[in-house]
Amino acid sequence: MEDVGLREACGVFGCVAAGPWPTDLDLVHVLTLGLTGLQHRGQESAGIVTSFGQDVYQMAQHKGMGLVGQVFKEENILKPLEGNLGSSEPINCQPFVVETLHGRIATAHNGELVNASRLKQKILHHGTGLTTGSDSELITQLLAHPPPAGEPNGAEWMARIKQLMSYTQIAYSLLIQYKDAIYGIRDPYGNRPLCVGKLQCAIDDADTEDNIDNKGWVISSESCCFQSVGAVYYREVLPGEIVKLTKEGVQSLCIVPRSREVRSSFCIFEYVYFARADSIIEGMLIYVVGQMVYKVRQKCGEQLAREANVDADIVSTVPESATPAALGYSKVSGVPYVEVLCKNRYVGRTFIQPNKRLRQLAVAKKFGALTENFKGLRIVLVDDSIVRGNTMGPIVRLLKKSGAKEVHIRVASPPLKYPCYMGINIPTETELIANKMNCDDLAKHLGADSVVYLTVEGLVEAVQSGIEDLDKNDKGHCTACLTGTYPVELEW
Ligand SMILES: O=P(O)(O)OC[C@H]1O[C@H](OP(=O)(O)OP(=O)(O)O)[C@H](O)[C@@H]1O
Ligand SMILES: NC(=O)CC[C@H](N)C(=O)O
Ligand code: SF4
Ligand SMILES: [Mg+2]
Repeated sequence: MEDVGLREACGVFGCVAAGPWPTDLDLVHVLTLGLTGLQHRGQESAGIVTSFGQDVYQMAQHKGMGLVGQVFKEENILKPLEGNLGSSEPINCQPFVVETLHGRIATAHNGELVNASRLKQKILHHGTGLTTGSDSELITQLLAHPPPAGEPNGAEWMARIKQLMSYTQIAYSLLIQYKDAIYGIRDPYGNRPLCVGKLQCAIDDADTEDNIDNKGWVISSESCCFQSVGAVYYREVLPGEIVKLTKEGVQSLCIVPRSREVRSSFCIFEYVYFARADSIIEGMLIYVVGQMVYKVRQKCGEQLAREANVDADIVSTVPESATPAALGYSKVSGVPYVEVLCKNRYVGRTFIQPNKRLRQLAVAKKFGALTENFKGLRIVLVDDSIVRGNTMGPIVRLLKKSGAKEVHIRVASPPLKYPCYMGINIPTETELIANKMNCDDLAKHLGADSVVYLTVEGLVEAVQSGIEDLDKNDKGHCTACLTGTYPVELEW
């Protein structure tokens, strides 16, 4: 049995309408568009919870298996999900809705808690039963615990959230919906992304930042969906920060420090593969815009050409995440960029498919050869990563069968050797192909003429060179799947 207990990574998206309530904003469509913009983070299932924000017990929800467009068809999204605010997530069983002492809360969580088993024991000893195997249910149950100092004046969500954060420090980007507000929380290590956007009046106005007619606020794992919902980038939620979104605006409630005196550790694999290329991440200070994922991928390709150039006629990509890296490689090496593969637009990402058979089938139906572009030529083929090796084998066979003279694989990230416990589906050590063979053996195994990976230093440089004041802001990156050095001590 493969992948038991493993999940694809996922994303969170929330929205609060500004102005008078009931709102004239089409909230449900903002939420579904937001989810569609995060579809690349998870393709299995999706859920939305909405409310009118007045009654602490009133919440509507719909969840289902499939792509966002399949789960939220017009007939089931319209009436029942109307509201003034809502949270959503492209993953099964989320958002979780539970009743607390003060009414209902809904939670949506991206990430995995590294101390989930200990927390589970804590909750079970407390006498609370659990209904799923998800660590996100643990978060929801811990939020239902009153804070140590009690709540003489009613619900103290900040104290409850701080209590949760004292129990678990990594990895979560979390949305909590309660009454008329959405709280957004990023773990103190800043391992998973989270940012806030400002909804503009109409889609046409979305790129004019000075438009003051604010329709509301959105909070999302990635900024790539802002444009499609008619929002502009506002700011990143900082590591450890708790923000509160209401119709009045976005408030920063506090920043919870890390348990150890170390730098933050944002997932470097978000840059390599996971995030969409048009997302902006790691803004340094509040209101200062960060760097675009595309640019970083391009720099990885440039660095790869400096580190591992080889004589060739053309350089190409394994579409689509690797394309900016291939262009970067071409720019530095001077070797022309030519497409060799045609990607079937109806096949999604294969790495985040739930099991091996589906992943392999997806690869087989995903690519066709643009034969005339490469017949008799020596190709440098760039991919952003090789994880299990499912993608590369069939592609090299296809290219060689279709007339490629040589295929040199250049990988725009270092070999993945260690599992991820923070929310990305990077499997057990034995499934990772870099643990089974070195570059020469891998080239032979794939039928390629050579394989070279980017170095860890090269990747870190490509990522960090675009971040201002890295040292001043204690910014760092998790590279655990590449180096085996995890941001915190793992406990099970
Ligand atoms: O070695 P593997 O186990 O096959 O995994 C690595 C491949 O999976 C990803 O592509 P994916 O098809 O998921 O998405 P993309 O279309 O965004 O590149 C990644 O970009 C690599 O191509
Ligand atoms: N990788 C993820 O973000 C998954 C979300 C969450 N940990 C769950 O298991 O439901
Ligand atoms: S182990 Fe790798 S995939 Fe997991 S959080 Fe760290 S960098 Fe990201
Ligand atoms: Mg790919």
